[in-house]
Amino acid sequence: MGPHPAVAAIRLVVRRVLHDILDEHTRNPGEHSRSPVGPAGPGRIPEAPREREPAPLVLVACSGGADSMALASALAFEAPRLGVRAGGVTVDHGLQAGSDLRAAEVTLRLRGLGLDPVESVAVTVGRDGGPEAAARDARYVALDAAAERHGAAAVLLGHTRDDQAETVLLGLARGSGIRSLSGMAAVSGAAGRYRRPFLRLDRQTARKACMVQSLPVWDDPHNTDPAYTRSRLRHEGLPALEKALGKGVVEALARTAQLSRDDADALDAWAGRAEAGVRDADGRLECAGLHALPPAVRRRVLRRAAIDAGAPAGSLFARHIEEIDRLITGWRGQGAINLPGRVVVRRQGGRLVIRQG
Ligand SMILES: Nc1ncnc2c1ncn2[C@@H]1O[C@H](COP(=O)(O)OP(=O)(O)OP(=O)(O)O)[C@@H](O)[C@H]1O
Repeated sequence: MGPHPAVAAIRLVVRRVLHDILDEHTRNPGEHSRSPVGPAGPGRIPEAPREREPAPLVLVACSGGADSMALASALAFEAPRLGVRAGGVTVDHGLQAGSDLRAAEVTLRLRGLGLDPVESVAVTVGRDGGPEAAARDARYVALDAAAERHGAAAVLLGHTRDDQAETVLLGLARGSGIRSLSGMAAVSGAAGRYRRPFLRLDRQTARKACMVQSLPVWDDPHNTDPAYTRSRLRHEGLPALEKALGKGVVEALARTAQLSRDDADALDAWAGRAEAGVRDADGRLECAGLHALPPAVRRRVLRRAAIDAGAPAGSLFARHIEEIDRLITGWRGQGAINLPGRVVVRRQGGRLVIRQG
């Protein structure tokens, strides 16, 4: 008898991602399989010949919740069959009493699945951008460092189709364009480090896979705490939408993410080409050329130029770009515009001067 359909489904998507990672590893053997970070210098051992390349290591980022436990179990099952090493990392955000004990328990469970290396990393969560964003930032810094330390080819994350739908709705509510509607990418991070094999899988399948394999899971109290936006969306917003619009709404939102991502990528590429055409010899942007561009392309050119000048991407909002845009489309001799990161934009002689100052 084969595995339960939920278990078969999670293994299949993980197998596919591992195949991708292996393919990339074979094509660029040095890139992902460097040895764990150690002392560099003259005594450094030269790169091993291709046939002695160690098997790539794939880590799972595991909170102990159902999604990432299901992911860990599928990784532990599939990796040895494909000649991949599999390990796990859990991050202790230190936000609840006893979080260190929970992290220790997660590491035991991961080891119990046969993963090695397994590590628990404690982080200090700052305050920037609200508690959810601060915890996420700290987590990714820790995961990046763990991946470097272990020389991992990839880190798997357990985001599901339901998480994707929530992300799209959050982007829609911010009103900031199709890039934020495109949700989370299946592959992201430096050199495509982060992989999200469950993005097309529903949360129920992950839960079911844990249940039938008798995997104990930890339910993060934050996930049900109405103080958190995502939790309200998960428990009130999406069910209300499903009631009003029908059961397919989660799938439709996830599809919106994929379509938006393709559109946003195409517009970004267009903006890259357009930018070269509107820069003068001194690198300033010509207003007439900008005016002739479609607004979606022009706004992207302006955003890139502001970021290139030193404005932090995370603090640059649609209203900032609209204000710069008015120097082009609504020019009445207005003064300079101040952007985050002490970047100043002014129009001079039919050109935009964007600089830090
Ligand atoms: N404390 C943590 N340590 C390691 N990885 C984490 C941690 N928290 C989240 N992750 C990773 O990020 C993914 C998304 O987490 P998030 O909390 O947004 O969603 P979730 O649906 O609650 O996931 P899960 O059921 O796995 O906790 C997780 O599946 C996991 O891969």
